[in-house]
Amino acid sequence: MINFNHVSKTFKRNQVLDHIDLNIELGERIALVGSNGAGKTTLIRCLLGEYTYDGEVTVNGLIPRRERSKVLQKIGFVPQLPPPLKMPVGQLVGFAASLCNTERKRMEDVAARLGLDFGKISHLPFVKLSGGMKQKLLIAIAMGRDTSVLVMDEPAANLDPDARHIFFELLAERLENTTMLISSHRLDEVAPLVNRVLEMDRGKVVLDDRVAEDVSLSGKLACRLTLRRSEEAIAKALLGWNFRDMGGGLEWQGNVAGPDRLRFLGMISRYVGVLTSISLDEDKGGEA
Ligand SMILES: Nc1ncnc2c1ncn2[C@@H]1O[C@H](COP(=O)(O)OP(=O)(O)OP(=O)(O)O)[C@@H](O)[C@H]1O
Repeated sequence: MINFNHVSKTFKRNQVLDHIDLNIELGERIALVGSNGAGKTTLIRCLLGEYTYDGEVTVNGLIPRRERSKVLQKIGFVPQLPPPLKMPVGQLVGFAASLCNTERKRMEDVAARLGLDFGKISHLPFVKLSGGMKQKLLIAIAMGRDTSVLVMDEPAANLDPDARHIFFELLAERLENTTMLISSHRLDEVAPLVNRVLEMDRGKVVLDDRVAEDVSLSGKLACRLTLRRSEEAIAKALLGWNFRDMGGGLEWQGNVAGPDRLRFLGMISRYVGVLTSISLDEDKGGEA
């Protein structure tokens, strides 16, 4: 479905992509990881037809650089940096919907699921939204329409835990008929969402691994933990994950979205000195 054939890209004398060969099939969910400057965004920009390059890129046989509008009809894109648009949110969604031949209501519905109150923000200029609100709106624009490819550059970085859970549910609803390319410089952010990991380093693909899909995207884990003593820092962190204090700051309960488990454990590992027990229970799900 997506092919990169000997693709190289040079900015002035800086070779940023170095003979990339890639074949991505329908239904694959790919984490594109690598350190800052590895070439991930440049690879995505070539796929979207924004840059010239040496070699060949095709999406369903179409060449993005030549047939850009046809290719972009198929691709939903969430950029890493929101564009500095002054256009009011309502107008932006209307414009995006007409460009993509979809109903604006579909985009507004996705925005509402992610927790945006459209009535309150539709008259605001896009640039005036908070980072998280911009990200939610860009996700809504990318996902509130039919696409066969979703390309997302650090899509969940600014989302709170509840919105992340909804975002994972939205992805889960499209597994069958969508190819996803999710870029991040943190593997733990995206690993549970994908079935293939591509790692880039200095313009080359240095690792290409198929991974087991054993985490349900829409599932939740009931978590309980107990602490040796109560501490403000861990309490603040747990409240940020919407956990409830069940007794003097020593016992906590909450839910963690399945794909967020690595991220959660990474957070909790900072307080391992005060942790006396932790359980993550897949079966109970729902309310803890
Ligand atoms: N428009 C540009 N003009 C000149 N150099 C560029 C341009 N875009 C990217 N580069 C350079 O290309 C290299 C790869 O950048 P790229 O943004 O693709 O990396 P990345 O893997 O997405 O990094 P990050 O994780 O920091 O977003 C960097 O050295 C960057 O400075």
